[in-house]
Amino acid sequence: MSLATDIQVPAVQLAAVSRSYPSQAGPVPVLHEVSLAFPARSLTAVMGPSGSGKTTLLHCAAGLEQPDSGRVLLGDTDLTACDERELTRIRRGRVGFVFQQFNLLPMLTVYDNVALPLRLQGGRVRRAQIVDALGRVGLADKAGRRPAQLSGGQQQRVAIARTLVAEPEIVFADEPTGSLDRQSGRQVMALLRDVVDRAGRTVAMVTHDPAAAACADRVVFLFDGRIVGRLDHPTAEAVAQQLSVWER
Ligand SMILES: Nc1ncnc2c1ncn2[C@@H]1O[C@H](COP(=O)(O)OP(=O)(O)OP(=O)(O)O)[C@@H](O)[C@H]1O
Repeated sequence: MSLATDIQVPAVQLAAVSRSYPSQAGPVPVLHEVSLAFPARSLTAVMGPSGSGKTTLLHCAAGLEQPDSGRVLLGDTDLTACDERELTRIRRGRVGFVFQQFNLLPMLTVYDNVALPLRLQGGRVRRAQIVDALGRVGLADKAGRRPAQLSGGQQQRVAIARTLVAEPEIVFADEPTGSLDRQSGRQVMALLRDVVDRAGRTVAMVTHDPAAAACADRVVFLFDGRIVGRLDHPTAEAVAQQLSVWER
C-alpha cells in the first residue's frame, strides 16, 4: 500500500463532470456531475455495470473527450480549458494509456512499439531506455519480435512498457486484463502495482474483474453515471459483494 494514499494528493480531479451523447431522441446523459479524485501514487479502480459510464469517465479524465460541463484538472492543468493542440501534447507526454486490446502497431517490432511515444514527442530515443522499459516488464529478449508473435499477456506487458517509457503522470487502463487468462491477468496487475509502488506513478483503471480490482488501493463504483460507493483497501470478496448490491 503506498504511503501517498493517505496524503491524498490528486493526480487528476474531476469536479461536477457531466457528459451526454446525442441520439435521435435528444441528448442521452451518461455522466451526472461526477466529482472524483485519483490520488497520486495510488491505483484506483472504477467498477460498475455495463453502460454505467466507466469508459466515458476515464476518457474525460484523460482529456480524450471533453465533458459538457464541469472541470477536469491534471495536476494544475485544467483540461477543459485546453484546445485540441494542447490536449494532443498532454496526451503524448503527461498521460499514458493501456487498452483491453493492447493497441500495439502490428507492423512494428516490440522495440519500435515501445519507442513510438518518444518518437511522437520528437525526442531522442536511446536504445538503453527502451531495453530498460522492456526489462521492467520482463521482455528484454523479445525486442525484435512483432506483436502477433507474442501471447496476449506479453502484448499487454509491451503496452505497459510503451506507456512507462514516456514517464506519464498518470496511466489510464481500460479493462487491462479483460482479454487475458487469469495468470496473465495477475502478471499484468502485478506490473500495474509496480507502476505505482516502484515507479511512483498513478494508475486509474476500469475493470469488471473483482480480482483485478482487489489490487487497487481504492475502488469507486459507478451506477447510471453517478458515483454510488467507494471501497478502500478492497478484497475480491468485498468488491464482488458490493457489485452484487448495485447490480441487483
Ligand atoms: N460515442 C458515443 N456515442 C453515443 N453513445 C455513446 C458513445 N460512447 C458511449 N455511449 C453510450 O454511453 C453509455 C456509457 O458508455 P460507456 O462506454 O462509458 O459505459 P461503460 O460503463 O464503460 O460500459 P462497458 O462496461 O460496457 O464498457 C452507453 O449507453 C453507451 O452506449
